Amino acid sequence: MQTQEPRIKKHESAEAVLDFENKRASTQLASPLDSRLTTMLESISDAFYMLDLDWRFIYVNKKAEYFLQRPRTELLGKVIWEKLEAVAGSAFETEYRRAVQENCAISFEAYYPPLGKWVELRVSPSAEGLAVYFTDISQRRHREDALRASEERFNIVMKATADAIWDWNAQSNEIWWNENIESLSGYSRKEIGTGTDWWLARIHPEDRQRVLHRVRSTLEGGTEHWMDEYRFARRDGSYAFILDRWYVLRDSEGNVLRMVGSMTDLSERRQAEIERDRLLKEKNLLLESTGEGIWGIDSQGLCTFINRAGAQMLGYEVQEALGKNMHDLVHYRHADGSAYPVKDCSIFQAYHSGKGAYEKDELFWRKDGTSFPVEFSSYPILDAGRIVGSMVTFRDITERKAAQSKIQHLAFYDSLTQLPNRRLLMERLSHALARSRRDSGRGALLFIDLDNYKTLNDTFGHDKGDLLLQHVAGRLKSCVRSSDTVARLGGDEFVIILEDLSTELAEAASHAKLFGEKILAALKEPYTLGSHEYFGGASLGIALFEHQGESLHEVLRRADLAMYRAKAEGRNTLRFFNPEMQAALMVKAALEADLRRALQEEQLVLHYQPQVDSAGRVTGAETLVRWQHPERGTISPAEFIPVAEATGMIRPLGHWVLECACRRLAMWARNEETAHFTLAVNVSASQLRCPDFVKDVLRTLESTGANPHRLKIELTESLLVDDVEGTINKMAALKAKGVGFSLDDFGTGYSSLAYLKRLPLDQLKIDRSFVSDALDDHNAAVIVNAIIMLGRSLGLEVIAEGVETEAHLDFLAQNGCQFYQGYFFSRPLIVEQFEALANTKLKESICAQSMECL
Ligand SMILES: Nc1nc2c(ncn2[C@@H]2O[C@@H]3COP(=O)(O)O[C@H]4[C@@H](O)[C@H](n5cnc6c(=O)[nH]c(N)nc65)O[C@@H]4COP(=O)(O)O[C@H]3[C@H]2O)c(=O)[nH]1
Repeated sequence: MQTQEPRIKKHESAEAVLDFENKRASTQLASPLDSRLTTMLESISDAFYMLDLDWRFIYVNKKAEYFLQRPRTELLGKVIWEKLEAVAGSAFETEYRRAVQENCAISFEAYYPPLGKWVELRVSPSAEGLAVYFTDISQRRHREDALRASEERFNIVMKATADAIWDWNAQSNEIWWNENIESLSGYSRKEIGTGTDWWLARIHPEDRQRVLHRVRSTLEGGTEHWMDEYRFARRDGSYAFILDRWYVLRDSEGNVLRMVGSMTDLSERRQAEIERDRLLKEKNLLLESTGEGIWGIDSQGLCTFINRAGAQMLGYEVQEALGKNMHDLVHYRHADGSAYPVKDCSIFQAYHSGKGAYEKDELFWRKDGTSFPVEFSSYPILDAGRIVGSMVTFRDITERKAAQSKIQHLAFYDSLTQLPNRRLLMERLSHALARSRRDSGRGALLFIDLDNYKTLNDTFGHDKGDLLLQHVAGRLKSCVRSSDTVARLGGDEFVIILEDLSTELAEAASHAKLFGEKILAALKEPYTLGSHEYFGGASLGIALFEHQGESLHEVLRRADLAMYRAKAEGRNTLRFFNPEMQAALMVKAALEADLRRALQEEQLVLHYQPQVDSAGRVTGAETLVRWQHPERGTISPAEFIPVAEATGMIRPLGHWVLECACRRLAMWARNEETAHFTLAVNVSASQLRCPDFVKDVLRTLESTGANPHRLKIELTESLLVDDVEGTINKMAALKAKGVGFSLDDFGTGYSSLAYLKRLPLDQLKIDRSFVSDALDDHNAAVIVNAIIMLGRSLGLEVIAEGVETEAHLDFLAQNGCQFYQGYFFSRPLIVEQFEALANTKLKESICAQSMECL
């Protein structure tokens, strides 16, 4: 760097300056005496001039002419300040004047602008004036500036770099370190010293030999540059990852003078690399270990990665898929074969909208052209906020779909016959009704119930029963069009929906009838059930769609009603629903509503029908409920009990009856004349099925104080069909407390003797149909006799109901029957009448004569 400021050195001794004082050279320069001096001054490499005391040039040598860029002729005799403007007023003038004032030689360096050079001046005052020597020192100054600049640069680099710089001197075998080695290693430079051992000892043992080998081969091999990475121990015991780059300096003969290097701490970068490698490994592990397919696409839709599972599912090798347009490869077609344009593809949309997309059921196409259902999600891939592609994860849902359709099948189809079940039937019926209303086309609902199915089940077992249902399902399906629905409602009930029979009612009815007859004929054909040949039949009810806004439940109920009519009117026949049935239906519905009110408003009363023994004594009564309807008068239980059973009202009703009976027993117990009376209470199947039945009976007995031994529960045989074990358990629990049981309507059901033996019964009750027929029908007489014998052999009482005449009584008595009930003795009575009758009548009354003959 150049400076305009002179650098001044004072020469107290004048040896370095020619002694002009002594020689008075200035005055004599022009004289020939000093020609030798002049010659010398002319030949020296320094520029020289002399000034007199008035600052006029008195001598100028050749070199000075060049420097001052003036011929001496122009200068001699002229005042320096006037001739050399660059000198006047400058540092030169200042120093010249000072030298003269202080009378001492001064040496200084100054920049001389006209020449653009640095000069070193030595000025020496004398009595005659001032001698001035000056030399061009520009080159030296430049070298010095360059060196200074280089040093500054070096210092700056040293400061700027985080690297630890080292310089090994081959001669002294010493290392110089810059200060960064302290932060890199954690050691102070004092601790580090200048030896090479410290550095070598810090290199990780696993890296040390390799590094040494490299260093040696660099030194010996003549290469100048080398680099290596190694682990370098820090003071705290951890290792820094170092990149060491070194440079070898040699002399002209190739001998190593020194080696300079820089150690860059790569720890953070290496740590980041290690972390990145770890993440990469984890990512790969994740991609490869998952069962899901995963692929990524770039902004062109080209595959940038795909995991093995994904490629496998699609039937490709990973390499095959990479770089391919994934939509074109696997997502190009819909299930129906039509093209799937990429613009509709949600993966493509996810890329464009930047939002994730999810499809729960689409198709991907394999390499071999087959397809499979998939569920997939697509997410945009962002790079610095910019969408650069999207990632797709997908899974094959073939199995899930199969399971779903299986569940659906189970939910909507009957597992035994594979026919639609009630739920699907209702759905189809609702659609059929809507269609029929819309198109004015008439359809029909056929309700089919197999005849004697329970008998078959009881006789041949449930497996044969199931087989029959499967045969029936097959026959029904073979009779209908594919557009018609055949469903199994449950048990032995089947339903068929016939659509589009005709727009005309009469024609639709005629078609339905023909169709119904065809069904009945098909079902009448013999069945082969294992080794048995079975002849069955069915009752069939038909309800036409009336277009009067009827609900599906109503249509179903109508067909059901018609089927019951068919069953009642001879079985193996068909009946259409008609308005009378409708009226009956409405009466039933009204009854249902009324019965609810009857329970609340205490319109029910209990009647008592006496039961007598063979001696004509009243032993007790059967309680029979009556409904005193405010408008319709007394309604028979035969009419409202089925309604109560169908609607669940039988439970509160049954409880009411039981409580009345128990209260009556408790009252009778207080009177000697009535204390021995028993009361038989009818209990229906749905009452007994109630889990709280036993608890309810016991609680009622306890709350009323009735003697359990005086209570007799009448069950019907049909009750046993459903749940024999459950019934037996409940009976046993009550029996243990003393409650008695009578089996009602015996002979009409299908009880097997095996069950009968296991039931904790006290009494069999001969159904009144046998009693009334016994006198005219030999079979009925045989049955009555058999029941009495059976009862005896099982140790049970036998009571006959429906004893209407003396002849009945005679017949029963002759066959050994012990107890009776019937109009012959008394109709069911209100309690006061019963009590009056029980106390008086049977001792001397109408049956007295009859009794005589017993
Ligand atoms: N033809 C004829 N009939 C006779 C004769 N003696 C009695 N009866 C009638 O036969 C039925 C006998 O009752 P059931 O078989 O238990 O049949 C009963 C019973 O199953 C049911 N029932 C009556 N009360 C109740 C009750 O409180 N609870 C339950 N669950 N059912 C009841 O209603 C059915 C009908 O009861 P009811 O109409 O009272 O009809 C009674 C009775 O009035 C006779 O000599 N000739």
